[in-house]
Amino acid sequence: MTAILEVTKATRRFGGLVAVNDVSFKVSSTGVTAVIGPNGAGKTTLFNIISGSIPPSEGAILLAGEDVTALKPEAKAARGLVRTFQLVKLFQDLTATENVKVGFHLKSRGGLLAALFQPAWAKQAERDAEEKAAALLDLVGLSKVARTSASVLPYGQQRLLEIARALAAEPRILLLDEPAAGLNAEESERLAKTIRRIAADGTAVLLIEHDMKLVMDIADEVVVLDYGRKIAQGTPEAVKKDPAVLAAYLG
Ligand SMILES: Nc1ncnc2c1ncn2[C@@H]1O[C@H](COP(=O)(O)OP(=O)(O)OP(=O)(O)O)[C@@H](O)[C@H]1O
Repeated sequence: MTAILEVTKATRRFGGLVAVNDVSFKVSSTGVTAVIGPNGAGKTTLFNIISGSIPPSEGAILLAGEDVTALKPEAKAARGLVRTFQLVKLFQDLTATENVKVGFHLKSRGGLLAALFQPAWAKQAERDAEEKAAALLDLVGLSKVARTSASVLPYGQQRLLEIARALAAEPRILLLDEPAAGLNAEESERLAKTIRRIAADGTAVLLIEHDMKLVMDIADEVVVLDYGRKIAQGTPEAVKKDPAVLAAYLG
């Protein structure tokens, strides 16, 4: 397996509490990997360490073999590790399309000056961005609301829009923080299809999720945390039968 991401002996302490305790695992550059675990198991802390919002007390994060442990989220995003948040962070006054285009503009050449003076190449870039945004909105099932302001979209659609915007930055690995939280059954179904499609298109996906059904449906590999430690890793089928996992969820 080629690993896009490697977590090596990651530990994070908060005072006397060890929220993440000596956790190591690799994330394949293809497919969907899920991190699960009971409340307080350390999933969010682990995600924050991986994305760079907080540093680990010990251990390392390797992205495509490069040590990125000390990098801030923006620097990690520039190297291809992009995350979404449990609380949506969209530009509420912009339309769905404009929100996705913000994702491209973070990467595109010229920035604000080009946008103001519109040289020929900037106009072409704008047309390309419009087309790519349309394709990404189609992928997450939001074509119909492309011109709608983010603020009036129902919560589930805002979450899907956030994924489209994250994809606009062309990540090598996409981190999704509880993507199904707050979604209705139909939106969850759409989300599952979207995540499978993203992975099939060649972007590795790493997610934390409470919704077991979703995890079992879409994950190729599952990492299980309990009290900060990794207690199991494997296919959904293997993990479901693992005595340590059953004990953690029942106990
Ligand atoms: N900033 C912090 N300061 C102190 N303790 C913290 C901090 N962040 C998390 N913790 C503690 O670390 C442990 C792991 O929390 P974390 O949020 O990572 O777990 P989780 O698996 O994401 O839980 P949940 O499923 O409830 O979101 C918990 O005991 C939590 O109270």
